[in-house]
Amino acid sequence: MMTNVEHIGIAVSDLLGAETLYAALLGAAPYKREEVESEQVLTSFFKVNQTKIELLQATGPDSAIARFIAKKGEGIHHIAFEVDDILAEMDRLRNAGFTLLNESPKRGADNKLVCFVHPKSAYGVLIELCQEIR
Ligand SMILES: CC[C@@H](C(=O)O)C(=O)SCCNC(=O)CCNC(=O)[C@H](O)C(C)(C)COP(=O)(O)OP(=O)(O)OC[C@H]1O[C@@H](n2cnc3c(N)ncnc32)[C@H](O)[C@@H]1OP(=O)(O)O
Ligand SMILES: [Co+2]
Repeated sequence: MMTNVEHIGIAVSDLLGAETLYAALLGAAPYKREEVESEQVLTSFFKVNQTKIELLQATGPDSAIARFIAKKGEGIHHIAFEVDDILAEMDRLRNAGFTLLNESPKRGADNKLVCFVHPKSAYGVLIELCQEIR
């Protein structure tokens, strides 16, 4: 079951500049900065009640964020839904005809297991499922 919008991922070229702007917008500092080497990204997280804003800057040219910015420019990159059982949700979505980008969950940022759904199977929106690692 999906329980809430866990975060909105925003692709940026200049993480420090984006952090300053989002801190001014939200009236709060980021609570965490984390590099995820497997995704070639540097992230910065803000809390807005139960939902987070995840700023993402590429750390390498093969990063999905670098490719996205090269094609579409900076902006909203994905919507992440919190799930209580990621394996069950992956099965449910596969059976419903969605194209999953991961065979099995992988380690994401902020202590989460994640899996992505291809934007071509979700009206042009990249969807992330994430489950807290307990
Ligand atoms: C920090 C860890 C984690 C977390 O814990 O929160 C993250 O959020 S990591 C975020 C970065 N990682 C990912 O995005 C992994 C999943 N993404 C992918 O596997 C790929 O990016 C992709 C979605 C499969 C696309 O890759 P690829 O096919 O190599 O790139 P193209 O540039 O050729 O794109 C093909 C096609 O898809 C469109 N596209 C790409 N990204 C997005 C997007 N985010 N939203 C909407 N559409 C997207 C792209 O424009 C191309 O469309 P066409 O040009 O019409 O063919
Ligand atoms: Co994300």
